[in-house]
Amino acid sequence: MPIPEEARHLPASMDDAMQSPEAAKRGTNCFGCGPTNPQGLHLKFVIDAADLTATAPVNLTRLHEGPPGYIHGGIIATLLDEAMSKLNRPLEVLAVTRNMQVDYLRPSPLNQPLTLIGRHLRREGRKLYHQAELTTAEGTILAQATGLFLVVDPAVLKRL
Ligand SMILES: CCCCCCCCCC(=O)SCCNC(=O)CCNC(=O)[C@H](O)C(C)(C)COP(=O)(O)OP(=O)(O)OC[C@H]1O[C@@H](n2cnc3c(N)ncnc32)[C@H](O)[C@@H]1OP(=O)(O)O
Repeated sequence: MPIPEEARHLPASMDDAMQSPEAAKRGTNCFGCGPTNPQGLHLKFVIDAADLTATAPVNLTRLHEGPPGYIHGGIIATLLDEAMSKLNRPLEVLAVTRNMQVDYLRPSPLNQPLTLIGRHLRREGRKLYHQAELTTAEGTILAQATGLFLVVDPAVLKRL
């Protein structure tokens, strides 16, 4: 399966490196956004390259339950991490999470349409500072994170 746009974490300049069948197979297996991962979250992001945001609808079920009726906190962290990682592509970099801090403001309900958004804040050399939020459909913030992502040499992909 070719890698769909919503499952790409790499800058467009690296698309050629993902052409082989093996690379495409691995590129569709991400737990957050990979369409072929049977246990994945199958998030589908829309990237705004002008505003440097990545937005996805979220509606999870009891498979991802923590407190009864609510999303598990580790899954919430995954959602926020994934939203920030999606900024690689509009920023034209290969970067990975080095550090993130999560604030769980309110319980995040299962079986309700929620919105996940990642935003780029600033760049200092290799350091990318991002932010992400999980909100209700009405815009109430349920959880938020700030993240430090570090730009890595594209050669690391060969070692993965
Ligand atoms: C392959 C792409 C696909 C992307 C998929 C995305 C999936 C979703 C996103 C993820 O979850 S990625 C997976 C989780 N992340 C990792 O597994 C990363 C594991 N960590 C590493 O591989 C290395 O730590 C890393 C490549 C990130 C950095 O190692 P380096 O040796 O290149 O950097 P170094 O430790 O020297 O730090 C670089 C700079 O950052 C600074 N720094 C590091 N940690 C910091 C911190 N916590 N706060 C502030 N600054 C920090 C550090 O001081 C230094 O500053 P200076 O350059 O100014 O000296």
